[in-house]
Amino acid sequence: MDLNRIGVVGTGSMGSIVLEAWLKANALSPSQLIISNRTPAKAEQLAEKYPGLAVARDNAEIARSASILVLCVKPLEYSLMLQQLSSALTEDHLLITITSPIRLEQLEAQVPCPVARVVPSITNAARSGVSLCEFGSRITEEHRERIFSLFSAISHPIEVTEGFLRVSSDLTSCGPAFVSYILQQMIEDAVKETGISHDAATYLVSQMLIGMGELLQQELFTLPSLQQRVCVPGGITGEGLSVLQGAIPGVFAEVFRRTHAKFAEDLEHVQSQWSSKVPD
Ligand SMILES: NC(=O)C1=CN([C@@H]2O[C@H](COP(=O)(O)OP(=O)(O)OC[C@H]3O[C@@H](n4cnc5c(N)ncnc54)[C@H](OP(=O)(O)O)[C@@H]3O)[C@@H](O)[C@H]2O)C=CC1
Ligand SMILES: O=C(O)[C@@H]1CCC=N1
Repeated sequence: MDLNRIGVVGTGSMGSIVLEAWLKANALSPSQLIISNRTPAKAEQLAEKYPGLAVARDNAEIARSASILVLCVKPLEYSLMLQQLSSALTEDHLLITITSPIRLEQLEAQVPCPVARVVPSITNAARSGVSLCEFGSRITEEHRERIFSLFSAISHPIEVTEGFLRVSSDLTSCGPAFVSYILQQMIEDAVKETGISHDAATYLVSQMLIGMGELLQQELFTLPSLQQRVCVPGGITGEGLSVLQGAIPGVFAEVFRRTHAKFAEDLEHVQSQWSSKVPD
């Protein structure tokens, strides 16, 4: 087993984002990585794009070849994946799950090695945004440092406690989908109300968003101070803002109730799938 090699299990949407972000950041070279995917063609396409990137024949091989395994499969796919990894897992491995509806103690009970969670965000594709870290009971200071170092190449890693993991992930990982939906509605309504072209409105809104990101990045404004500064007393913005003040409060409370309910449902499905497993 190569202690410096990282295995990415599952090269779907998020697995490939994390992998490609590391490669583009030159944080890891292709030869430091090995990948596996249920449908091998998807992994092979990535290997063609990045010469030197190895594709494991199966999950036992990836576990034999890499000491750190980043698990990028969906919650109900864990059970089978863990069975496939199990013959080659040792206490010297480090498993990093990127999904939230699997409890770390639950995972620890299935494997001989330390486990951690790092929930990435699509923003990590641009080496920005945060990743949310949670550490299992077997994690040492050395593991923490390794995990922080790996994920700081593509994000700002932040440690969160289990109780706040879900809401943090709603804000950072689901957030880009929520915000882009709202901005899309802004564009659609601008087109409908005024006849501006979709492309022009999209360009204007995208540039506005990038500019806002810069304002926050450079700490020139906070979200409230920005509203205050744009909203000239007796001016035009206030008229528009009052419509939003009537419509938006409470919407996100419902969003979070729904995401938390879905999370609880996913946890239960995983729990019942794992507990119905026939013992060896
Ligand atoms: N999308 C996002 O923005 C974020 C997602 N996440 C989490 O990431 C996880 C994965 O999501 P996402 O990438 O969108 O899902 P995808 O379905 O796109 O990717 C999952 C991948 O895992 C592969 N796979 C399934 N079982 C195995 C197995 N036993 N061995 C190897 N590979 C396997 C699948 O292969 P196949 O090609 O056959 O389908 C697929 O490519 C989810 O739990 C999600 O919560 C976390 C943060 C952000
Ligand atoms: O939609 C999902 O389930 C995942 C979790 C965080 C972002 N996407």
